[in-house]
Amino acid sequence: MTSKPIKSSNKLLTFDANKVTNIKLVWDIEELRSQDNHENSKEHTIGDEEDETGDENGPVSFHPTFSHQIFVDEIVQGYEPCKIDIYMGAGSLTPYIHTNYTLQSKNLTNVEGELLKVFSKQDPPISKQSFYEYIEEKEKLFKPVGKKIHEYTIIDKETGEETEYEVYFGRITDQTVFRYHEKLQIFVLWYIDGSSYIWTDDPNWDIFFIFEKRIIDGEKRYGITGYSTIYNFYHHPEQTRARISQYLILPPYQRMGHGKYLFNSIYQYYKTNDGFYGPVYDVTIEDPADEFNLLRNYVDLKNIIDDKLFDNVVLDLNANNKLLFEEIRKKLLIPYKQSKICLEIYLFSKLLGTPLSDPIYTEYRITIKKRLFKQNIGDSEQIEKIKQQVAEENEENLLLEQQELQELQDIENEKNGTNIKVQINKESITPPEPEKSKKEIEKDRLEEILRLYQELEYNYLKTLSSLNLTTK
Ligand SMILES: CC(=O)SCCNC(=O)CCNC(=O)[C@H](O)C(C)(C)COP(=O)(O)OP(=O)(O)OC[C@H]1O[C@@H](n2cnc3c(N)ncnc32)[C@H](O)[C@@H]1OP(=O)(O)O
Repeated sequence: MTSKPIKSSNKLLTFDANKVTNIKLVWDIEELRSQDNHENSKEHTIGDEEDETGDENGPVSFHPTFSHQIFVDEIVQGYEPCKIDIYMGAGSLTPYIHTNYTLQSKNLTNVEGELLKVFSKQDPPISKQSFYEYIEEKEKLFKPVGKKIHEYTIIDKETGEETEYEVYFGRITDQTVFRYHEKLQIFVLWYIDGSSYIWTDDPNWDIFFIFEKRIIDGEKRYGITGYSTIYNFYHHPEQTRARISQYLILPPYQRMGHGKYLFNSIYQYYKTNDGFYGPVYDVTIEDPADEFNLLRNYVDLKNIIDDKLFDNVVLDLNANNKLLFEEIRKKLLIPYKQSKICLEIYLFSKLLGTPLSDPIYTEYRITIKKRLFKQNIGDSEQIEKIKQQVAEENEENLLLEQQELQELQDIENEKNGTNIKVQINKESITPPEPEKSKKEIEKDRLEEILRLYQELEYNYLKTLSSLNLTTK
């Protein structure tokens, strides 16, 4: 597919790497043939517009969200047309890079070269000819890695069509899991901001995979839908703390419930199986993205409600719920802090429609704002302190510089009988920001807390709406 450049200068163009990259998951050779026929027929159409829809019988195609770990500033530089199609076997993940950007040149991005750096070294991309020749066989032979732990069916709301999925668990020490993960992990660069490849020499990694199951020519085939990597930490005395590190549902499968199924499969697995250091104490998350928090809140609150664990809770966030949170952790592996968030959301459902002046609602807002203040303003105080320090250092450096220059000038003055005073150009160094008054700082802080609180209520409402808890 060609693409429109986002900026042009001296004929050399810059393209948005996310927009020009098309990732295509191929289930069988027929999809490729269908796509090629479609492309050929387009070439014969006179004056045709760019076909945005593509061929519905061709492989499913989607764009990355992030490319900065592959292309500097998410930009590809070169000339029209810019083609970057990354084909992968839907199950085997056998890759083939289809691009016309392969040159080593100062001005042009060597797309192929940059992509090769992040693809698996053990199973690197193959040529177009090999891909067309072998992909059918590779997909036919591919079997999910690890051990099957769960299966479920999703029904398309519009068509009523049922699709089956299977969840697999594997340890990184299993060589088939290790090798499969090595091919798969390129997706975290494309979809999880700031992610990096995991250190797979470490035996503490577990991986959960979801595969879609299809029957093609009377035989089962599998395609990757999503996956999660989990690190096993030690927890005193002989327990494991399982921490979700990377969590990804591929774009064509998002918002269909797979994130929920994967999460519950992880919980279920660790409830009934030991981790690396013994029974699992709880499941925590490493640096969760906002969307992931929404998924987590949804899953955790649903599980708590389904187990009726909030049935007798009092409408007060300051009540002592230690025993309840301990029970939730033991039954559902949800850590204390997360149970508190779930309680906030649950209590919010009881306060919907309550006037702002209601004392219970007022107390609720104050308690949460205090929490937000502690979590966020503490940090900004640190920033203010650091800023102050830098300003003081700048001031000190300025004085030192002035002294040194004056000493030199004094020698000159003595020689020439002059009396010149050194004047430092203060603008050459960054002047410290004018100090804010106490009142202004207070105002900024309150505004920030208000913004955070509004965002929180908005997100809580989204979760309650997904759980059908917006009507009392
Ligand atoms: C630890 C980490 O790795 S953080 C990084 C997490 N990964 C990413 O951000 C990569 C890209 N995104 C994804 O992989 C997925 O979209 C995920 C993991 C965030 C969510 O998975 P999905 O399969 O899309 O979620 P699923 O369909 O199961 O959603 C269940 C509920 O969670 C909530 N939810 C999930 N995603 C979202 C979202 N983007 N916005 C709002 N609510 C959401 C909703 O309540 C949803 O119910 P609803 O669809 O009935 O309203």
